[in-house]
Amino acid sequence: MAPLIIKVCGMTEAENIRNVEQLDVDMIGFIFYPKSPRCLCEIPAYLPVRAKRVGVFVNESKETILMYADRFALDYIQLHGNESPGYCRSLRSSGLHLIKAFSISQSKDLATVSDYKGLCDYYLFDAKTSLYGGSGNQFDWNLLHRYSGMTPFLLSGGINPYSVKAIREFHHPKLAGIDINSRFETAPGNKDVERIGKFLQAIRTGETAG
Ligand SMILES: O=C(O)c1ccccc1NCC(=O)[C@H](O)[C@H](O)COP(=O)(O)O
Repeated sequence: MAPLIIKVCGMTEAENIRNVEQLDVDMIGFIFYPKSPRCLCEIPAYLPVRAKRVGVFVNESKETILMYADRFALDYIQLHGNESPGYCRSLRSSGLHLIKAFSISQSKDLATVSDYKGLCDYYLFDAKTSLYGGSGNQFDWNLLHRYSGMTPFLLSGGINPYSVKAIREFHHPKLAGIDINSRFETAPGNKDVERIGKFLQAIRTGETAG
């Protein structure tokens, strides 16, 4: 199995960020959506140095995204709302790297994905929820077998410590990585480092501890 990109999303606290980064994760996500319980209110005293910084936005203005991208030195902008292909093109022309999230509950939810061809570095397929993200809900990953685009994607939505077998058994030519969030929290925005460590060990080796 090729190594998967590991993205841990919705982090808020400096020591927690430092400890999660030390698990050798690839991306750490910061939520800049005021209605999220994981919204980053202030700049933490520590920001990832090695892991890529991902800023998550929901239907936010270009001006605000550019401001956060600069202030946090964001490597990727994750668009988690109803952002159009034209809007993605505009952000991309400003030099930003994009991850576009799609909410999936049935196969027709994949219909618009091809409109974003060539505009994003990654797609992220998440469970459909009125909260936009961070619901802890899973969708039927088999629906993704209908995705035949070229853009690599991150698998997301309700991934939890018991998802190891399903992830290792899920194969798709464009699966690039996984995104974990609320199912690994002690409180919104605070991740359980030990739980993530054990999960990653199992994902990477196929062996569960103990
Ligand atoms: O996490 C949030 O609170 C959130 C709120 C609004 C938009 C996006 C949000 N999270 C983005 C993510 O990439 C999450 O990791 C993704 O939705 C999966 O979350 P979960 O189902 O909790 O694993």
